[in-house]
Amino acid sequence: MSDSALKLDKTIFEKEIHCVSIRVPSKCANKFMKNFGGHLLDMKKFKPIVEDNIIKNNNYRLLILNQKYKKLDLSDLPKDKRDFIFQVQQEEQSADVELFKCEPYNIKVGYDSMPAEEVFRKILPESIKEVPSSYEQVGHIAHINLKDDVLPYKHIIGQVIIDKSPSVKTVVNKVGNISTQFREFHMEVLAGENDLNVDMNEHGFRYKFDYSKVYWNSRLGTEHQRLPKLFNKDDIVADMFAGVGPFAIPASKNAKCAVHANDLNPNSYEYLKQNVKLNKVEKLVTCYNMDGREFIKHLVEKEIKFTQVIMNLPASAVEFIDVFKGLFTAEYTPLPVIHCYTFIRNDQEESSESLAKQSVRDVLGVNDITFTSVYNVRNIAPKKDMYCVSFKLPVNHKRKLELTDTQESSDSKKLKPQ
Ligand SMILES: C[S@@+](CC[C@H](N)C(=O)[O-])C[C@H]1O[C@@H](n2cnc3c(N)ncnc32)[C@H](O)[C@@H]1O
Repeated sequence: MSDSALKLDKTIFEKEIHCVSIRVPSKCANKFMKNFGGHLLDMKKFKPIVEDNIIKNNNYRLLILNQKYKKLDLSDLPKDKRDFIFQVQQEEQSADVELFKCEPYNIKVGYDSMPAEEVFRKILPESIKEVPSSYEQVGHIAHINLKDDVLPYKHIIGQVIIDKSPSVKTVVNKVGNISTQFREFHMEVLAGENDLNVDMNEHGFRYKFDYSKVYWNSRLGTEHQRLPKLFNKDDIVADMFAGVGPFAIPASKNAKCAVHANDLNPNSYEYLKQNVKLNKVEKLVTCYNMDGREFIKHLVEKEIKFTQVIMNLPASAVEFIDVFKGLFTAEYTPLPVIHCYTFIRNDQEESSESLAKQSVRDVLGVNDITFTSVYNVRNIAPKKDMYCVSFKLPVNHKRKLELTDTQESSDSKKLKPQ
């Protein structure tokens, strides 16, 4: 049956859970709560100690035992817990016959009190072993990657996610692989509002963008915070693949340093400029819409110095390191620290860290590189991790001084690429 023909019948989730309750004096409720850990009702949205609605008396509370206990004579409850009830009963010395009475307590559960995963298990055929269990949230959008076998149920899955998460207004599914030049997703709206304009907050910074037109990955939130913390106000940062600004904006705002932020995607560039304004860092961040290599050459040609370079295009950033070969003149000190993100697929004996370093050496064609850190950012897939390799360019990559005229005077020395 196709998904659009399927309707979510919420009545199929209704059921009654039969529990056992004990009437205890209100003043002893905390004592029981402390002593009965693990033996009280354990269900989301339901409390184990409630007001007594059977005999409406504020001096009573109903203690609801864990749903695994079913016997009204408490014979399935561990002996030490039964002894504890008896002990409190003795201490209270109450003549009230209602107190310490056990009674059935039935809890009605349904769609609203069930977690999404449980709902999926109930509505998806048993042949589907892996039900959807997680999604990435970007502003009001939940982004899910559905496997082929659940695709016939994609709209219902979307609807359940919206019902279960108040902050989600739209659910999208990734269509195809992320292999576009600008790393944006092709997506299909499964449920909710057909609105992909995000207005969100990450670590106190505000970002606006159209999720279908630019790259954004909420799983990089920690990294967007970690890297800018390495910079200080004397730094000048060149962000080669800046996206909509999640490194550039925190760097300028926190370290108060100047940032040159670039992205080739015209949409990213537009949103980058908007976000720079939105976060009030126009004075520190300059935006560019160029190819990453051209951007670096442009900064050098315009004698715009930079001390830190961010290269977050993990699938191919390492290849872009070639732009630094022979680019700098002898006067360019200190040479910048490069932070290059890369994916390392590791099914070899060699460590991922050394594979990451080697990939940088291979592109630069030299061995004497000073690596300041090789940081494991996150796991992407089995045997595949994302790393941030930070290194200083070796001195022999400085351009050689060349005399442009016959004068030997140091004043007349001009710098030319090798
Ligand atoms: C993985 S995203 C990272 C964006 C941002 N730094 C972040 O963390 O969200 C890579 C970015 O590089 C941009 N890009 C792709 N190829 C590029 C190139 N040749 N030159 C400059 N930017 C490029 C894409 O448009 C995309 O925004």
